[in-house]
Amino acid sequence: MESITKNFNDAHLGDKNSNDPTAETQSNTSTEDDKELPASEKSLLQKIVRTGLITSKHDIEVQRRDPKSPLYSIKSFELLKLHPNLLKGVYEMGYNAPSKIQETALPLLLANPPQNLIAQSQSGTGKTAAFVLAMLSRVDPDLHYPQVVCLSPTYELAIQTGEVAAKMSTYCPNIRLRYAVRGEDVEKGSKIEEQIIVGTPGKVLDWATKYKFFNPKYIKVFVLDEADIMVDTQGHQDQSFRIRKLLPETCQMMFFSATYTEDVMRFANAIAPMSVIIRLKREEETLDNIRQYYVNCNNKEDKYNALVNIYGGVTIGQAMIFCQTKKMALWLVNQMAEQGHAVALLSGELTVQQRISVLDRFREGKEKVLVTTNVLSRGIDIEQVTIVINFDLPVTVTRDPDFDTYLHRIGRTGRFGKKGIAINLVSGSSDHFVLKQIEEHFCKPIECLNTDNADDMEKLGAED
Ligand SMILES: Nc1ncnc2c1ncn2[C@@H]1O[C@H](COP(=O)(O)OP(=O)(O)OP(=O)(O)O)[C@@H](O)[C@H]1O
Repeated sequence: MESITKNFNDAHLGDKNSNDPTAETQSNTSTEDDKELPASEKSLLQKIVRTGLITSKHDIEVQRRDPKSPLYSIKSFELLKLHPNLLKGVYEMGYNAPSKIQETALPLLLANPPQNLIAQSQSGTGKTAAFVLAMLSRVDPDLHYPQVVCLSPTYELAIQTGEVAAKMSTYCPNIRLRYAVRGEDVEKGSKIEEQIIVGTPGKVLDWATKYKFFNPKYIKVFVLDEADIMVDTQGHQDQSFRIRKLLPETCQMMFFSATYTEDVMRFANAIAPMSVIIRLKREEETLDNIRQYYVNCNNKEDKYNALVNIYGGVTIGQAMIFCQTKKMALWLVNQMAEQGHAVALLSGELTVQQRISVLDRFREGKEKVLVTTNVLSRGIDIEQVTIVINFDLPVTVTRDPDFDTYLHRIGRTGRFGKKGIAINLVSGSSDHFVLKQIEEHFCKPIECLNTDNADDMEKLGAED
């Protein structure tokens, strides 16, 4: 596994070391931005954002003791009966105690005989570690063929999951992982020897059926991350279902997501029979540590102005801005770039290498703002994202609110108990109607924010 992760890291290092002119622009730009705001307002915003968004270790410990918090746990990792080498890896990652989903799911997933699990837990509450620890625990490192398949909806998420698995298995050197994603190849006629495959559905299906690089009959654990989108007709249902059909009846199914609709739940139950189900109540789905606001705007230019006001305040942490279409994302990035703001754009038409490079630069803080589309709405874990902005509200093709996408998008901030802010830019009556429905659906108020008003902006930094 190490070698594969290293390959990716090496590729990234190439970017870091390159003489990239955009890196230059970025460091200059903060000065440019600083110039745009009057000094008094700038310092106020800086103070606000600084005070308001810092989450101390103490806050997280307090959340851990609150039975209503998703971080609540009564057990230690020791009590979860993990292999000592995995435990060592977990502690080295700085995890002191499990979250609620980890302490609930892991005993179920590790019990014998293996049972299927369909699990829901809020975004950023440690689902990845839960299923990765289960995957690693089930592998027999002495057998040199794939025993676990983990499917992710996007390239970025598959890589991120693989990197978590690599870190957790630092002290299990015989466990190895193979990425089945675009750009990865296996020599024709050969067989995969790694025990774990993490990939996207199309590639995994090809490797199992067309190229026969591994025998699906030996797979004993099948994980669907972001399971709802993977079994949703709009998503990857066909491929996931075809892979499922190749696996033995006894294969253990692990489905994880922050959202499930009733239809998806029924379908998941059908393909993972007799599953144990962990579900949230609707009002538990949104996180209290993410404060939600909306800004009234007249049109996209007005939205842009609101954004620039907010952008001036983001001095600590980073922002992700979601647009509904690539066209809008491109317009926005051009607009910001023209005015000297350093922003990155990640949308579906970039090559995978470009996508990973953009994401790496953002992770490293080389750009403070990332404009993107729904391609990054799920799973991406970047601790320092303190603000999510919906430049466009997430809607379906029929312009109904897309509740699940809303939840996943705002969940890019407020990771693992940290504070986060979600701001919705709304223009026109249909946007207001969508926002109202979102508010009612999750039973959580979304407050009005006037970005031209310094007092109002102070709300962003107010302590809870
Ligand atoms: N027990 C733990 N202690 C401390 N940090 C943890 C623990 N478990 C997970 N984390 C950290 O919390 C962050 C969020 O975890 P993760 O990405 O697994 O969330 P998730 O539930 O899969 O989110 P999403 O729904 O967005 O996919 C990560 O940075 C991870 O390293």
